[in-house]
Amino acid sequence: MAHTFGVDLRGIIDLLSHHLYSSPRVYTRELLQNAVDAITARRALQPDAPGEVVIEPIESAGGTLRISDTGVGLTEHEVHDLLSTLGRTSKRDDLGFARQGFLGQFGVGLLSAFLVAERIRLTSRSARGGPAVRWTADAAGNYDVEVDDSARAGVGTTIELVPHRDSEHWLEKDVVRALVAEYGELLPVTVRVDDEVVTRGELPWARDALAYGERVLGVAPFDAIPVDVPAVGLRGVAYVLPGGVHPGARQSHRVYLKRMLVGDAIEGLLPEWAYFIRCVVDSTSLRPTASRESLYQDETLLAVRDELGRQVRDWLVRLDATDPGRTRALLDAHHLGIKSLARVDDEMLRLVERWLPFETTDGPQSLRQFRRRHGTIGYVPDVDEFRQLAPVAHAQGMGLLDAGYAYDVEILERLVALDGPTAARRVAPTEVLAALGDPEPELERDLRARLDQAREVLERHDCEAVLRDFDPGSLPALLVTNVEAERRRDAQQAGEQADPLWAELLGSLVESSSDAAQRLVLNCRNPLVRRMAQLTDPALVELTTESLYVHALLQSRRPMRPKDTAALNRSFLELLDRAVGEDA
Ligand SMILES: Nc1ncnc2c1ncn2[C@@H]1O[C@H](COP(=O)(O)OP(=O)(O)OP(=O)(O)O)[C@@H](O)[C@H]1O
Repeated sequence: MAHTFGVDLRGIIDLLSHHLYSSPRVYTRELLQNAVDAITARRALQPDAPGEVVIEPIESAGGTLRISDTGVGLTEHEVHDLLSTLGRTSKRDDLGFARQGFLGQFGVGLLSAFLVAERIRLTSRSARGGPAVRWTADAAGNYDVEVDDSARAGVGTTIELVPHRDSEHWLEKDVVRALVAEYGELLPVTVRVDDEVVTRGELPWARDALAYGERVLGVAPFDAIPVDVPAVGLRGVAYVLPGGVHPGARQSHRVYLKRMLVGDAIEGLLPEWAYFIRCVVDSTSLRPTASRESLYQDETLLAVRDELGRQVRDWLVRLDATDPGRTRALLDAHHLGIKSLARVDDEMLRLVERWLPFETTDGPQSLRQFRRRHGTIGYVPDVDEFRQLAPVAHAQGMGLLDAGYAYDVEILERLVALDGPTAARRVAPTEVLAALGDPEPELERDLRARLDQAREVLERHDCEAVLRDFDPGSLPALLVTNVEAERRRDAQQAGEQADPLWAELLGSLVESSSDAAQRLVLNCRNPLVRRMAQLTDPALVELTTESLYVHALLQSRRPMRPKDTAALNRSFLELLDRAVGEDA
């Protein structure tokens, strides 16, 4: 024998209030939505019918809230069928698809009134004829239907909420007015709270998009880009934020569906790179989730995201063509998002190439300027390494560009893919070192002898000393990571696990040069280094070597490990001690 499910209404209300809706405040939205939908339905039957919603909040303790509409109303049969069956709705067609033009679709919204009310009373007269009806329901799931033609005269519906004792504040005027304005300000029917009209009739961004943007963002936007996606009836504005937004900040857009607010922190409407854009849009056919507090993530939303991204990008290209000053200002504020886009979008790449300043040995330069000057962009993919090498490279007349920030290398690689291998190339520190001159043989011999005495210090810091002669002479030493040694170490590790033939091959590579992790390149042009060649006291040689190492390490801006800090303290204090001792 077939049975029908029973429903425990209290359980469902608990589910709605704790798991579906984020706050009881949504009851205003759901009731407004039903009233607007009822007016839409009535206008389909009677195009000239009046369309107005009036909300009368609680006036004093023990009072009720009433919301009345001039909508299509309900017959007695509809009251039984639609109001008293969970999930039943008049807003879907026979195949179960949401009907165009209606806000509601799930058949649960009215229950949200139980988030704040212990009893709901509804009186209605249908535009289709028949007597007026009265329906009363409580949160326990009991309801009553009464045909009473004197209950109301005009076509439409009034819903009255009798609040829970602890929910009265949700029904009071100040709260109700604020909520109705927030959700329903843009609705296409007149909505009043008592005598005050809350709706505006026009889209507020249509008249002065920048002023509206400043109001909703709390800061004057850099620009307002009109956006339009006809396939989903979407119109609105994409605001370019003026700066100071973190790329990791959550995107949050203000979204209206059929002019009812879904939320002002809606995510996923734009591609991630557009983190500096905030949209305010209204759409007729994007889908809300059941809570109506976010958008349903589907193919349509993905397509809208791509399209909005495209419209923002086109605006960027136009800006680039018409207003270089503002393009530069924009890049200043949002270079990360634009750089991220430039990796995959050639026009953005050209924009970055033309306008974005990079750190270079010639000062801040755009890729294009730097390329014009040096032919090929020689770049170092690490900020610290760049800062170490830059003064040396500059003194030798060698151009270097700092490509150590997010997306830099990918952008340069993309440039090579488009313009050929001469566009840019990575420069290894050894290449800069190879360009440096050899020291005078006599000086080299003397210094080698001194450095032999300091072998222990160098080993302690996993360091190999290299002697060169270069500008600027004021720089005594340079510390560079021994990239080849790192590679060899990897090869050695691989060799330990590889088959014998392969291990032998790798082994021959490993043996070929020093394995120290770092190179301390001493500048034989520097007076201090030159004087070091003459030292006779081995302890002073050690102290000088360690001090030069620590100084070079500080210059390289690499993080100090505990043993580095210990070396810094030791060398500084010993030098001080010697200096004071000499004077005393
Ligand atoms: N003010 C009203 N005037 C006329 N009919 C109404 C009114 N309020 C509710 N109804 C009827 O009750 C039905 C159920 O309403 P309910 O709010 O629970 O769901 P819904 O609006 O259909 O969908 P959703 O859950 O998405 O809001 C509606 O489909 C509508 O037919």
